[in-house]
Amino acid sequence: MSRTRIKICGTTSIKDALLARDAGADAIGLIFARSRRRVDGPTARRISLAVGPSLARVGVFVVGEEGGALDEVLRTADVARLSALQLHGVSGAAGDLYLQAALRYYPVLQVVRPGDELPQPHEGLELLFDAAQPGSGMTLDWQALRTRFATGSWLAGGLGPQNVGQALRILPAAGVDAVSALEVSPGIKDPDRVYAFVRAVSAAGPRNDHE
Ligand SMILES: O=C(O)c1ccccc1N[C@@H]1O[C@H](COP(=O)(O)O)[C@@H](O)[C@H]1O
Repeated sequence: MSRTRIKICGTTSIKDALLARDAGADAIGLIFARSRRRVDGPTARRISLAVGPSLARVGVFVVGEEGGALDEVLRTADVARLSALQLHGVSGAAGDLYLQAALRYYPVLQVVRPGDELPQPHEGLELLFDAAQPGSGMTLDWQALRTRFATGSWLAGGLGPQNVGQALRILPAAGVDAVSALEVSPGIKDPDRVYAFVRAVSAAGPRNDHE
């Protein structure tokens, strides 16, 4: 039995990073892609250094967008003192080469949208199932995902305190990731919702990896 990991994404300030850590999250997401929650490298670095060693810092990038070329991603990751990369838009043979190169430097959460082909397994790679428009609060069809939800995968897409328990009863996610349901406005967290989200994940209990 394992505890479900929690990532609070779209963190833009030290205050919200400490909030996520103190509420009991395992990771924060720092978005470098085009977004209302975007942070720059120096800001992300200040956040990473402020939270201490026990909270993971996941950098969110969209491959194929400005700033998504591998050399730029690695430069940003170094400046921002990231512990892992979250990669959107990795697909096809070129995507697999990109992924293998990225995995030489950082563990990767590869984003899979409904309808995407499942990537080959690689050491250091975990999958994150998300909606077609990341950060939009759209939920996935959890029942429809059951047959392709690989063990060890993460779940995102419109998760919040009100529905994460139900999602975890349907899908044995290794981790859950949320943004828009935890905010007062884009990039600004609502402490009550962050704490309620962590409580709801804990209340769902540990998952059985052998189901
Ligand atoms: O949140 C964004 O603005 C964003 C922009 C570009 C790529 C990813 C983004 N966020 C990701 O969206 C999902 C969940 O979002 P939500 O809870 O449905 O609002 C999560 O993986 C974020 O990392």
